[in-house]
Amino acid sequence: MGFTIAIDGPAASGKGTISKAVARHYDFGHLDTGLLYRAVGRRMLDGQEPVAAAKALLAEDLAADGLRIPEVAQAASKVAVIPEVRAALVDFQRAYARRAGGAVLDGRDIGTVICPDAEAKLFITASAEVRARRRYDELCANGVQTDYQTVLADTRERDHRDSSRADAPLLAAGDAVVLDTSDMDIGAAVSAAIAAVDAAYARTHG
Ligand SMILES: Nc1ncnc2c1ncn2[C@@H]1O[C@H](COP(=O)(O)OP(=O)(O)OP(=O)(O)O)[C@@H](O)[C@H]1O
Ligand SMILES: Nc1ccn([C@@H]2O[C@H](COP(=O)(O)O)[C@@H](O)[C@H]2O)c(=O)n1
Repeated sequence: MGFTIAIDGPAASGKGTISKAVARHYDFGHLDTGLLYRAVGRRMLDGQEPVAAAKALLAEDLAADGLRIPEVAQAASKVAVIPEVRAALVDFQRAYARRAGGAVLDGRDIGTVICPDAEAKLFITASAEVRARRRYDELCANGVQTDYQTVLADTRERDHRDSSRADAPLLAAGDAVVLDTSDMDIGAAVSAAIAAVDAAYARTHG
């Protein structure tokens, strides 16, 4: 039987970093569901209609180059507001969650909408300033020309759009463990996440 770990949180909270480490720890598969929306956002920037792009999305599109740039992140959060885009992406995510051997999915609505019955749920957060600083450092390390205030404004804009949309807004599930990593380094955040999953496993498997 599979075991599903749902990890949600706002932009640059560290949920992707934590999800990869947690999946490695348990030898589970990992799906970064933000890539689905980024791939659709990329296609919208290239002139395609977002609902048609979402319906035509293939697994290999998630490996496309250029999905991590700020323009695509903003486009992703714009297409993510459209209910028909979200609906077109549900089956792929749920099928992945049910894969044999266990799965970690990270996103915005995994614990609330995609996998409400996930055995373990985490909500990773940090202050907008800390998240923007981490993302700014990451972009600089990758050679992207930007400044901290622009990254902070982008982070807040995406937070607002993701939290205020009517369909599947960014929200901690009522039964999620909330981890505020503002004052944690990556090692401490990953350890806290694994401890929370171990506790959930002990609860569900006696
Ligand atoms: N606890 C932490 N301390 C310091 N840096 C961190 C921490 N967690 C993550 N980071 C760094 O912050 C940046 C953003 O992390 P990550 O990509 O995991 O966030 P995310 O929530 O998946 O972002 P997005 O939603 O935009 O995809 C990365 O450069 C990562 O190395
Ligand atoms: N389950 C999800 C995952 C992502 N989104 C939207 O996509 C944008 C990009 O996601 P990242 O995790 O790569 O930052 C994000 O801002 C959301 O608008 C979503 O709606 N649901």
